[in-house]
Amino acid sequence: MTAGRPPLPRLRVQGLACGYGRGRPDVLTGVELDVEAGSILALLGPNGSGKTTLLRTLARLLPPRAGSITVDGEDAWKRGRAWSHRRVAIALQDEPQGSRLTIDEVVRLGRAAHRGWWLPMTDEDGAVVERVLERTRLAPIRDRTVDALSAGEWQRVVLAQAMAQEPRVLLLDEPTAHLDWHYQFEILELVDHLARDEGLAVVLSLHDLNQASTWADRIALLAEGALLCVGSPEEVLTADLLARAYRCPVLVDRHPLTGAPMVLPPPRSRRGAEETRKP
Ligand SMILES: Nc1ncnc2c1ncn2[C@@H]1O[C@H](COP(=O)(O)OP(=O)(O)OP(=O)(O)O)[C@@H](O)[C@H]1O
Repeated sequence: MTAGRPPLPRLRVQGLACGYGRGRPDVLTGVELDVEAGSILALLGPNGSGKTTLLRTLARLLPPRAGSITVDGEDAWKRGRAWSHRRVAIALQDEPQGSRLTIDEVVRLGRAAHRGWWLPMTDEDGAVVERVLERTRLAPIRDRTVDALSAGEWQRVVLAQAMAQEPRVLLLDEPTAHLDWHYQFEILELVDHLARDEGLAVVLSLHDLNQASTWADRIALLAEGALLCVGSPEEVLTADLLARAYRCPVLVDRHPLTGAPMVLPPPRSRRGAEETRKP
């Protein structure tokens, strides 16, 4: 009988260890995470704490050293790569590195997850690509080659390609890096819509603690080779936990309209202020 049993989370990570190369220490161990359909989990942590490594492992780009990753209850590493690509999409920070492909072509590559590399695009594939280009505001510049884009434009292209995969789990590595204030808001609003209205489970790494507070349902704080804490923004964004993870003092206040935690830098030290004033 399954009656009364809670539904499986869309993404479940149990006892995961990840890292690079034989003989090298694990980057992360003992990672336990559940991400529900329709929700956003933010990964926070200092430089080098393993956010990208975890995202790569979840996307099946890096084999786990221990533990399991399941999508809707099925082990992503026991199923084939194609099975995984139809369910899990990742938008990484990697540069286009001189590619002469156009934006349109790069976004179309996202459809290969569904039809294979060798089959022509169907009308349905074309319709998905059109929709994604419109939603990421890339349609007017779709014929530009990706080697001549600003960092912010490229950021939107990698998100568009991941959206074209029509995944159930969307993994985003620092999706707001390089974006101006307007596009940061626009991208996070779009990601929010993909989670709330289309039921995707979203995992995204961020450096902006206040963006995590505003947009994430849950936050996983990484430090010292493990998850320091996983919970709601209120549970994770505390002065003690943040000071321990980032090894510097922070102030935590409340957003005047929403009451969500807002993280502020502490006042400049007197010595620092005096040095700044020196001629
Ligand atoms: N390809 C690689 N080969 C070997 N080690 C790597 C590789 N990529 C990252 N690392 C190491 O793994 C650790 C975690 O790096 P990772 O990029 O996952 O951290 P991060 O939290 O995403 O950092 P940042 O905030 O700076 O982007 C670091 O010590 C890094 O040097």
